[in-house]
Amino acid sequence: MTSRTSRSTTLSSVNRTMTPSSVFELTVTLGGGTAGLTIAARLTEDSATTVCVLEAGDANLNDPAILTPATYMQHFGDKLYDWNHFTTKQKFSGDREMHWARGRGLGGSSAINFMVWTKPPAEEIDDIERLGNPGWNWQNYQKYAQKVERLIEPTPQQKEKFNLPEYENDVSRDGAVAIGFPKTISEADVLAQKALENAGIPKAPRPYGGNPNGTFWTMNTHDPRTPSRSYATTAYYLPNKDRPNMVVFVRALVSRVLTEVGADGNLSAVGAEFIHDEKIYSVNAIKEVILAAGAIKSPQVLELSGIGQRAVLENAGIPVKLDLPTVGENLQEHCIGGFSFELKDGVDLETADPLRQPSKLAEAQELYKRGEGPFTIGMPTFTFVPVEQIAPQPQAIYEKAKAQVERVVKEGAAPGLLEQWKIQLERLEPGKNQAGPGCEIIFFSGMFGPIPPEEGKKYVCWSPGTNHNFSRGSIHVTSSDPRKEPDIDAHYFEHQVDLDIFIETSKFARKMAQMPPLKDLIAKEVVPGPEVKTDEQLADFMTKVYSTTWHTCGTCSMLPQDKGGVVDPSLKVYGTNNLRIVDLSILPLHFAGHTQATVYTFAEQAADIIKGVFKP
Ligand SMILES: Cc1cc2nc3c(=O)[nH]c(=O)nc-3n(C[C@H](O)[C@H](O)[C@H](O)COP(=O)(O)OP(=O)(O)OC[C@H]3O[C@@H](n4cnc5c(N)ncnc54)[C@H](O)[C@@H]3O)c2cc1C
Repeated sequence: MTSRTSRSTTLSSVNRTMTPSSVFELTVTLGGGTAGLTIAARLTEDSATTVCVLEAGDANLNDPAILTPATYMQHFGDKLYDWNHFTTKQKFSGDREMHWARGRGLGGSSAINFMVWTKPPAEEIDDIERLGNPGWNWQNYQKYAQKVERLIEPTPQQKEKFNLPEYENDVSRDGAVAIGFPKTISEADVLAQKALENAGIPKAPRPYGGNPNGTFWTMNTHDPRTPSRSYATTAYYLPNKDRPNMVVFVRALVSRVLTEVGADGNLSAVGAEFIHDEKIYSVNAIKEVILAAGAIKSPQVLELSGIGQRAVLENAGIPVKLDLPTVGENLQEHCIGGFSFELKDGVDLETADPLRQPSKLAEAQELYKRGEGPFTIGMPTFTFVPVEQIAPQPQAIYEKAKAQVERVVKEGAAPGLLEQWKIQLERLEPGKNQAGPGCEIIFFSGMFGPIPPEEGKKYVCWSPGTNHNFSRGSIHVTSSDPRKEPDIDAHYFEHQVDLDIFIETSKFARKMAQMPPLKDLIAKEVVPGPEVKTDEQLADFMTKVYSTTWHTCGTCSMLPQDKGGVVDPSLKVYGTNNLRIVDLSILPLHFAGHTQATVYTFAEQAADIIKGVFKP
């Protein structure tokens, strides 16, 4: 390790103190987040492999702001926890610049996420293999999920009261991340699930076994007995922190991967450069470098390293080492909105509203010390349905999507996009068995949205979400300065059909408030309110208030190179010998589901690939 500005500096890692003369024989993992810590923990199981993790944020160990469940959105804008990204002006959403939170610090986004545990439909993971990635299929997904999931059994009282299902064969008890049903499931969620049933939504047959189509009691990433968050730091770092072959540096902002041209003409990664306390350091990698900075920052670090689209690099004043035009492209998003309803006075349902009312917060904190109260209410009611289940004219939506794809392809779509869109059209086509459950309805017992709840009132919220959007965005650097944010352009609703599907999902979510038995407890809709009536008004409302679901993927897609790929199925960046990417950026086509389970699972599979023990 060398410090360019001060050779006498001693740099303390979280678990070791290293001097500038320390020598590593190692693999370097750039980013100590969800995937980064998973990889580091698995690779260092072999004592002959030394791994150095470089994380830009702080360690934030034993931090109640992270460990306490139900701290939804409280980290947003705080640089200790959140990168606080903003998109560029979104042309099809009234030029909104949208806030994109991302975990900064050990554990990455798993430290600040909403702890929802869902797994995608089996066919949608198999689609990744269909796109040209042997071994990336549902069978392996479930195999590696076994190493991730550690189910904490619900209590017999919980099972009886809520008729909680058994997931005997689909969820493991032996993995690293504690998952379980929330300690407190509000009676509001019980009523919401009945309302969904009354609206004709089936129970999902195997929500954790490849068929989440329908509604189901959803687990969260926490130990409900304590109750406290389980995330990459507690699951993968802390149990292994004393391994002499794992070194973790925090406040280490990676500025670039160091490369040399190998004898075969490919680039070889030989280390990484990072900034710590305003000083520039570099660390050598003898085996390989693994980029795990997440879907926003991994393409940025690649471009800062001279790997990316020539024009982008030249505009930013970065010398081109490898012209790889697809870096930062194929960005895909999930969108979410929210309808909030005030409950009638005197309705005695537990909601999370006190957490947003300053006068009630101290009381909630006291209750939490006893393992009770609103901090222990989780998010257990999720529903995934295909468009045809909720839209009155699904065929018209399908035809419109098809026509749109044909038009864009004729005009010249990026290589490989047609293959992705064909799969998306299959998922959308009505009457087909494989109809993908791309529309999501989330129930939340509490006000969930921009306006604070009124003191003393209680609320529930129905949120629509879309998971199979056709629009594609990009992330690119505009400067060679690693401290400058890249341009994030999601191209939200560039494909009109994305908005059409969102509107239909919204109408369905809103209608849920009229379903018994929950309906009888609702006083009125407060967001957006009854004045928003027509489709046009609804579209106007949704484009003003919708949010990212923080599931951005695809910016370093795993695909054949001529189909838009940045990494191959062994996760190596094309044109390099030993630079891999392991994080959500590699997911080439989005699915119906939240993403953390997939990031952990993919990282487990990646670890076996890197160890050389993976069998497709
Ligand atoms: C607010 C929020 C709520 C969410 N809710 C849920 C949910 O309820 N359920 C669910 O399944 N998913 C949820 N997600 C998504 C899920 O958490 C992420 O998809 C997943 O954690 C991403 O893992 P990753 O390894 O790709 O990136 P991350 O976990 O974000 O890790 C990237 C790491 O790299 C570090 N880094 C970045 N740049 C650099 C650099 N230049 N140098 C050094 N380090 C760097 C970051 O600080 C971070 O620690 C949520 C995400 C957010 C942000």
